[in-house]
Amino acid sequence: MIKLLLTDLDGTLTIDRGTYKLDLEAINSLRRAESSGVKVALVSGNSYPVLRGLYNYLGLSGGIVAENGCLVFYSGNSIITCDTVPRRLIDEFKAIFNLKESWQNEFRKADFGFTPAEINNEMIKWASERDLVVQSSGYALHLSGKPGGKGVGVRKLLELHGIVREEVAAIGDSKTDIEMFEYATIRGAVANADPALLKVSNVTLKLKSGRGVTEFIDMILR
Ligand SMILES: O=C(O)COP(=O)(O)O
Ligand SMILES: [Mg+2]
Repeated sequence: MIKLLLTDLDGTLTIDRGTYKLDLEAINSLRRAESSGVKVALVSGNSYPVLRGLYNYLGLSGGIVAENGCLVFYSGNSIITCDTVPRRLIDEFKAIFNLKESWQNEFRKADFGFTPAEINNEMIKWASERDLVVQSSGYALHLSGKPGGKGVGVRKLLELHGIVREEVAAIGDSKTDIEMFEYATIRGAVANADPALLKVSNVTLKLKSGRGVTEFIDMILR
């Protein structure tokens, strides 16, 4: 029986990929899941303050995995799950690859965002030579300390809940959600998701982004 729904934010709870506008029907569906006893957790590359505000006002109770897996919040406690990145390496990464820092970086502890979001082998090589991890969600580049990635945060969140992957469902839209899917038994990629995520989903959704969330929750609550 599903006790926890893990949902990504950008491109999943929004009306489409590439817009910040939330799909209000999807928000209602999250509320329906919570009132049916399925706790909802936000799992996103966004910073903790952004996600905590949304979490509180949406009335969710399943916890938060912020900073692309590097910060976990659940029942009053927050845990950093990745090594941090020294400011001099953040500046070096930005300068060498001619990137713009996310405005959220001042609120981040271990994972830092940059645009444009395109990732290349030079970046991956540069990061690994410095014991760092770089990933792209398609919306932003994420530079973090080891281990990095949504998987480490989701694993910690399930531990805090005391549940196993058979009790977990997950929905997302990007490559960075692949690691989240490893900890869920029902895995829905929204119809407009990155092909790499569609490949590892086990539920085919017909609808895109937020409409796909409603389709997924209707299925889980049936
Ligand atoms: O912050 C990002 O890179 C995208 O955020 P997401 O993980 O909610 O899609
Ligand atoms: Mg996303």
